[in-house]
Amino acid sequence: MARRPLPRILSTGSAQFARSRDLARTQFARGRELARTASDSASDVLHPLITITRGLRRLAAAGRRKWAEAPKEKRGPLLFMAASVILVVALVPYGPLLAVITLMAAAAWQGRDRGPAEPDGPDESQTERLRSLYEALVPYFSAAEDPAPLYTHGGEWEKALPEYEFDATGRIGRLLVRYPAYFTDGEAQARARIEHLLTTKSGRGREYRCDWDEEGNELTVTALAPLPTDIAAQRFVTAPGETVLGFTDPTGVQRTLPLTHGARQRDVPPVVWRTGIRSTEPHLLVMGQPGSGTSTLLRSVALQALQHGDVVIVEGGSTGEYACLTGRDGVLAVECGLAGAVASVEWAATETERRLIAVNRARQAGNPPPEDTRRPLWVLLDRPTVFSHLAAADGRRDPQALLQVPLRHGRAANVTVVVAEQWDAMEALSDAVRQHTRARVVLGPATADQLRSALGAPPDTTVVTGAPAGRGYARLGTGPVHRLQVPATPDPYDDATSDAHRQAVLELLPERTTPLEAAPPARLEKAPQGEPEPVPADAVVAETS
Ligand SMILES: Nc1ncnc2c1ncn2[C@@H]1O[C@H](COP(=O)(O)OP(=O)(O)OP(=O)(O)O)[C@@H](O)[C@H]1O
Repeated sequence: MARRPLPRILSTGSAQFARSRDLARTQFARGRELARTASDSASDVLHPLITITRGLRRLAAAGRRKWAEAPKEKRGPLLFMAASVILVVALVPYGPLLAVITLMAAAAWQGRDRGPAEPDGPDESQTERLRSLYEALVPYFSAAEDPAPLYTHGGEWEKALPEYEFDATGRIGRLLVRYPAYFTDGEAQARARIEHLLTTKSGRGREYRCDWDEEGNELTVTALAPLPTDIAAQRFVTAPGETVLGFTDPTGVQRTLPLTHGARQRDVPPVVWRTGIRSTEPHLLVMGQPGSGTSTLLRSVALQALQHGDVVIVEGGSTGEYACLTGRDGVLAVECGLAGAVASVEWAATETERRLIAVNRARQAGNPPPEDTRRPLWVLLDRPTVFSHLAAADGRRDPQALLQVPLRHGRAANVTVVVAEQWDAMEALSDAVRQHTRARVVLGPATADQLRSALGAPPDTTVVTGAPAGRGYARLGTGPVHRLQVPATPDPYDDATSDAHRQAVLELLPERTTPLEAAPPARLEKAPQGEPEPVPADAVVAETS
């Protein structure tokens, strides 16, 4: 169909309108510029007047204060003395003129700006610190053949360290380091040496971010504020399908979450993990050494998952850290024994297949996915490799092998797998677990190699020793590595848990709907019994990661 031209009046009218709008915008900008210039000039001209007025106000206030403080019996003589002075001034030749000049001078003196003078440059101890840092860098940033070295012993540190900030404790907060172009800043080892030297000299016990600008031959070292460790478990303001793994630096993410902290509210930047059909990292692997907080993170994830979904928990550590969840609404099983663990994971695999088949049939019939495939199902496994060893010894099926189906097809079936494991058992994790858990968290102390192997990339911050429990790093797929602090979500049945934290967790637990005596696997009934039907080919294609 041919397009009809716009009516002439409309096309010309809109062009005129656009022109006049541009003109108005230009005039407005020019007007604003003029106003700014005028106000700058006016404040320059009026500055003495403003100072004198301020001084007169201060003098008047001081006079009023003196008058108010003076005892009543002294006020009469004071008034008499003031009147005599005025009379003498009035009678003396040029007296009034001299009095006005004196008053103005006093007002100008009183009205001057009294802000603390900014110190110009570093003080003595700061200079000493910067000079010693410079001296320490000389062997790394100098070469015998350099005709005009930037770094020489006793050289000009001001040129090499042009920008610096000190914090309230007198330690370096931020430092810009210039280095010669021949320094091998592309080599990880050379960089690591400089980073180690700078961070130890700037103060141990803090974390630093090192930004290398290879083009400009500059390195910026920034001391990072510690992440908040006092955030307790609570209902986070998130959308369905979003799970808060913990909290990070404001520079790392573009979002903040309003949190209740005691009686106060504060906004903190979170690391949010998205699960479900559109997720590119549908499953999570958490690594750490014993006591680093991996079970705490799984408990935090379970409490968030229970808001919209069902949860199956398999605990290899057999420490009973998830007992508080047993029998709660939405908790389908909490298993600590091998038989129960195998039964639960087997059920999860069958349920995944059932969902896939149902979704596929509905799609082929042109219908939306059935209601009973939409509720998210979470399979949380704390130290599953323990069961792998037991299963091998007992001649049973390895729960990790059964996990393959939920891991491979879980995204399309709304099934999410979370695995927590300790470093010494990393090799015992199955290939499927390693391949399909593209969201990663590392908690507690870890070597550079461990961090690289778990996260796929090193963090761009220095690693600090003695970090608090629940501190670590998170990486979602191929995204950046974030520093992470997991919210305190302790076991409420642990005697060592503080009352405030225990109460916070208890408030998040769903109602207990199943008596504790009921055998948990009896709740796993949704999946049909017997051999599952084969998974249709196009349901498998739905998995892209
Ligand atoms: N994010 C956190 N905030 C505050 N305390 C934490 C945090 N994470 C863990 N903790 C504390 O650290 C201790 C160990 O935590 P957790 O049991 O979760 O570690 P784990 O890695 O599972 O170790 P294990 O497997 O040996 O139990 C607990 O006392 C717990 O309260």
